[in-house]
Amino acid sequence: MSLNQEVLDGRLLFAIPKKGRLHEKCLSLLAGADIQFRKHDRLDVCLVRNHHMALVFLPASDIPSFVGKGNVDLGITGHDVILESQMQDLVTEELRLGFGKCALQVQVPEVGPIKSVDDLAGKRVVTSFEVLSGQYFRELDARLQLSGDQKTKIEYVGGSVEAACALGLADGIVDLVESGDTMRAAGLHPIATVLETEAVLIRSSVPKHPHLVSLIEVITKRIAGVIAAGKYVVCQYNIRREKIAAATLITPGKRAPTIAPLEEENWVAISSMVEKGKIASIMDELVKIGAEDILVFNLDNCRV
Ligand SMILES: Nc1ncnc2c1ncn2[C@@H]1O[C@H](COP(=O)(O)OP(=O)(O)OP(=O)(O)O)[C@@H](O)[C@H]1O
Ligand SMILES: O=P(O)(O)OC[C@H]1O[C@H](OP(=O)(O)OP(=O)(O)O)[C@H](O)[C@@H]1O
Repeated sequence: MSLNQEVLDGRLLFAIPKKGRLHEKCLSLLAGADIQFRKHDRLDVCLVRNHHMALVFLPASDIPSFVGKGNVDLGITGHDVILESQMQDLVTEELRLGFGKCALQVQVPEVGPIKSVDDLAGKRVVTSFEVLSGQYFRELDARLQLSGDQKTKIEYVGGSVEAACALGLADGIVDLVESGDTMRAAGLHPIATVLETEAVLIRSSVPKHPHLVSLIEVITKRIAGVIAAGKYVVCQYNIRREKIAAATLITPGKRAPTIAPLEEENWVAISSMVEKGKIASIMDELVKIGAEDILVFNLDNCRV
């Protein structure tokens, strides 16, 4: 069947970054939420088999405006991209997704006369984020009372921003930094952070298709479940009954720990959800109060 408007009619449209840093993570998220599809190489739209839904693969930077204008109902993109495309009033950020984390930073050559943003003010800045950089340097120029030709000059480039200083195009740049490898390889260092960002699930603030609201909720809850499952582990251990109060303080769980008696008198088994990042120190604490047979399980999915 070829794709046309009739086939898509009435389906929930969900925009996914078609390439770049967010693409693979989004595919894992869709798999975790059991959203089944087969994408044809040449097509950026594909039908979802098990929901009345279609996926639309778009550049991350276009997704806020597609969602904001109601052409698609849901989308995943970076928080930075929403602000850069000035769509924050037209889209609602439903969920932070915990990946695509990085910072938009002002960077200058490590070796050189510019040591702070005040030194950079009034000079040439190259970036792919001209809106966010424009706002940032407008405020800086105003604070330093720079006017007319004295103001910072912002120039847009579509990529390879980090090369601009070495090429003599700029005195500083504004670009995304995650590990810092790209920045250091270009001989740059950060002097200010404009914005911290991560991937977010967004929907239109004014939904165009009211009949899809309940499906949007189902999909949002499923994705929230996959994200929560990635943040938590289940910790299970055996401990003497008189230590239950101390153990509950260490592993209080989401609502309360599950406590079951063991066949051995005065011993219980406790299981509890624990934040993944805290599990090592929690296990240390449990050992200190006499916990034994501590087991930790990853979660594939959950609803909390
Ligand atoms: N190094 C990074 N680490 C984490 N997240 C990042 C990184 N770079 C970009 N992102 C996030 O991913 C979004 C899309 O950036 P990316 O550069 O992957 O997209 P793109 O421009 O569509 O792809 P490409 O650069 O391949 O053309 C960014 O707006 C940001 O939210
Ligand atoms: O701090 P790091 O971990 O080095 O990441 C930062 C780099 O990642 C992004 O580019 P990406 O590699 O996605 O390619 P692009 O320049 O083509 O967008 C961003 O534009 C930086 O160049």
